Amino acid sequence: MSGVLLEARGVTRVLPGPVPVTLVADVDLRIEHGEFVAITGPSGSGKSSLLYLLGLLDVPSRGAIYLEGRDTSALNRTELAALRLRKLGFVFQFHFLLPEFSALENVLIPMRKLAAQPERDMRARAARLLEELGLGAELHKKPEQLSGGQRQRVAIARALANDPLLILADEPTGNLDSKNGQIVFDIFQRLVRDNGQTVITVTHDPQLSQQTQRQIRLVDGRVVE
Ligand SMILES: Nc1ncnc2c1ncn2[C@@H]1O[C@H](COP(=O)(O)OP(=O)(O)OP(=O)(O)O)[C@@H](O)[C@H]1O
Repeated sequence: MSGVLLEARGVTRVLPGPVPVTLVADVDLRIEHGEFVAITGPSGSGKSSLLYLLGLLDVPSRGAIYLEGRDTSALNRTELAALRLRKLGFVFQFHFLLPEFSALENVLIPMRKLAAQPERDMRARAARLLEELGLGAELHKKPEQLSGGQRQRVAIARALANDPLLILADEPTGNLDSKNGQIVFDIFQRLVRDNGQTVITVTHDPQLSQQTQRQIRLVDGRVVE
């Protein structure tokens, strides 16, 4: 598939208050289907804020985000949540796995929320996703029994649970050593190349960002290149 998947038009996010704080200012950008894009920039430049806006986790103060050509500013919170569940997958710096559940059960959570297929099929898909990420022997282990790199791969499998069009990652390698960080980026490369999925990742690691197809650089909440 080609064409524009996600578009930001004049997106600005201001935190209101006695002294308003501008997190993101006048951002225009287009992400095509099948792109692997890095958002880079110095600490505090608004990378995470922009990712949250693009991922429909936050709402612009001005401007709009279009997903598959549809203006998302018309949607209410419930509609946005439903859209995220079906179309988007998130990976954060911290894995946010539920500690009392196994790897398999963690991956099942978003599938059960969507409830689009029978339980047996969901379990088979969850197991396959984990196996594809090299976690075939870890299906029934709890997060505390896994290494940091394994936990992050479970978090990626969970992000892929509902076969999202777009994966948004916020410093996904921030808690990993360079070897495991590279493994995460290799997985993203594979999702783009083999599945035609689209990945947007925040990273401040130039070694990793240069492996993407395009870098969007932010300074003070503005795109500078
Ligand atoms: N809720 C908030 N209240 C006040 N300031 C905030 C809030 N959220 C973010 N900021 C500020 O807005 C700016 C942008 O934050 P953001 O986390 O998006 O930057 P970043 O580029 O992701 O930074 P880092 O690389 O350090 O994670 C920073 O200066 C941050 O301190």
